[in-house]
Amino acid sequence: MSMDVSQIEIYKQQVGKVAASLVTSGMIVGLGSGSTSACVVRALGKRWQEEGLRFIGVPTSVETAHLAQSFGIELATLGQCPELDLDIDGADEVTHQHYHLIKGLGGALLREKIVRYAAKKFVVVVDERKMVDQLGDHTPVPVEVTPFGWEATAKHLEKIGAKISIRLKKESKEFFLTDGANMILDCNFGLITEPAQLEKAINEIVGVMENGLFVHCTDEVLIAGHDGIQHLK
Ligand SMILES: O=C[C@H](O)[C@H](O)[C@H](O)COP(=O)(O)O
Repeated sequence: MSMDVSQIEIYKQQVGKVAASLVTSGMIVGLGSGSTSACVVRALGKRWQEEGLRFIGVPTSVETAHLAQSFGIELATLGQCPELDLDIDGADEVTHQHYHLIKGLGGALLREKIVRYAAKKFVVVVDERKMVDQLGDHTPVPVEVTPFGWEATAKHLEKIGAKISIRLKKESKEFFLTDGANMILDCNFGLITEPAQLEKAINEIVGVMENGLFVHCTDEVLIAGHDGIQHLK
């Protein structure tokens, strides 16, 4: 679905504002990564500064931590706050049924998944371009692998059907490295019919730290689009 860049930006800001309204004082909140999550953090920052909203944020990336800190939002680690009330994060694809996700085009998937599974409730924020019938529609599955022996890990991934593209930094030909200093192999499996099985099969491969399939773990989806905001539960 092609869309004007400025329109997409407006959608992200709209959905960010609605997601930020779900946070109440005293909550412990997972702060996702990526451009849509950044809109949530900015909207939360505004509420922090203008309304005196007070909560504790658990960031899923260094970038998100810096953005939250720029508004003065209080942050904690999972060690300090192991159980979260709510986690709000973006996604690259969301299925209409069951709200299965592909995440990780920004490279934050491992920390995002750890934070998600520490939270009682998971709300996903997207614009309408991200909604699909089946995962794999237009996004590969990002797989975070340890750099040692990544070539062997890649061969195992190919054996289960992946067509691999090694993630490189945009500005150079160097390997992209995650906040945890791991590599990302973007794995195209075509349309994914059994996401739960694939998530498990990928994670059984030695050298794989985590993959970007989030299956049966989304509670609510906020979708910004031409009809306004849809809140699916
Ligand atoms: O690693 C990145 C995250 O999973 C993001 O939440 C995801 O890529 C969506 O990012 P954006 O909101 O920028 O499209």
